[in-house]
Amino acid sequence: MDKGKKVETVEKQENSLPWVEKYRPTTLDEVAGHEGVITTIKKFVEEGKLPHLLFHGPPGTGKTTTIIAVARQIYGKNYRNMILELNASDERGIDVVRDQIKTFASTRQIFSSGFKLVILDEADAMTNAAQNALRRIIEKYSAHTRFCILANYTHKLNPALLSRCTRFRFSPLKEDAIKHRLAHVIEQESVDLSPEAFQSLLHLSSGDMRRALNVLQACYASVDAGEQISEELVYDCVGSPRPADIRTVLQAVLDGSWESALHTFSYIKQSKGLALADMLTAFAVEFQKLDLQNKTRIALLDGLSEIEWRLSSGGNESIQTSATIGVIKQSMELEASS
Ligand SMILES: Nc1ncnc2c1ncn2[C@@H]1O[C@H](COP(=O)(O)OP(=O)(O)OP(=O)(O)O)[C@@H](O)[C@H]1O
Repeated sequence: MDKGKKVETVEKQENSLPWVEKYRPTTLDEVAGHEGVITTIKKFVEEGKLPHLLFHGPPGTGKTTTIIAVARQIYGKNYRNMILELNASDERGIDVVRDQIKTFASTRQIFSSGFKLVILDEADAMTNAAQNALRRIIEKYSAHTRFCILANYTHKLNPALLSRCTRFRFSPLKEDAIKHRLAHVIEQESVDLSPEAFQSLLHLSSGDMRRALNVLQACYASVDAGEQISEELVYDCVGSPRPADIRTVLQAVLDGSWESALHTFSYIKQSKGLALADMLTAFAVEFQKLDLQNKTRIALLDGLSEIEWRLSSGGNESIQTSATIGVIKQSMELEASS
């Protein structure tokens, strides 16, 4: 293949990549946020003293990205040969995981005398017995292998396994960190996004960079060339109720009769295709902004949580919609009574 054609093919492949992959940082310096964590990990890498690692925290915060960046820094462009990525919750069981690690750890590398890296994703989904087996595997292969365990929740991990790793928490990313990275992607992809849409995207991502990038790409795909992405479109892509709609429903519940409140509530819910569970979360956010007495807040949150629980246990949507009106009206009566 001539050089021109090769470049063209690579460009085409890059263009068809999801943005989360296209813009996945390749170096530790590019990882947004987590400054303290990254500084410590850099030190380990520079000193050549990488311990077994445990990265934990919510999805889309950079756990996988960071360990792959570490591998790139240690092993260079052939890093793929030196790492083994496994899903620890592999349904075929710990024996399959053990066999893969055994084969990987026992094949010597011609070009490198250092350790190899095993990345175990979703370790928190493993059974206790599998975690115990993993603990023994880590011990057995420690001489030439380092393990990096990735998990969302540490409370599901066995203490004996935890104690063998140096732990790093990947917290939800701060809005500033996401803002910076998104601005870079927006510029690279020439996305036209209104300032309100940008602000809503930051807010709705809740610290999850994967979510932010996926929503941005979905919005970009759904507008015509030259059209600006609006705040409404961002809310639609996320499937979250828009603050204006939530305020309309609240106003109707607070001001109107039961019938008119139910009518407005049901109309907005159906016409915008909203789930009651998402509306409950949005109500709670709106109420947070109001100056209410503590007892009113407690009554509201108690009532909304109860409805949320009923919904998740299979409660009927329309009965729970009316119940929501009841909770809000009753709480406001409580507020007015003193
Ligand atoms: N801190 C970050 N800096 C820059 N990009 C990030 C960061 N965190 C996540 N991303 C982006 O989001 C994508 C997903 O991140 P990653 O796979 O590292 O998440 P994770 O924390 O391992 O999530 P999960 O727990 O779901 O496996 C990456 O490809 C990258 O584009």
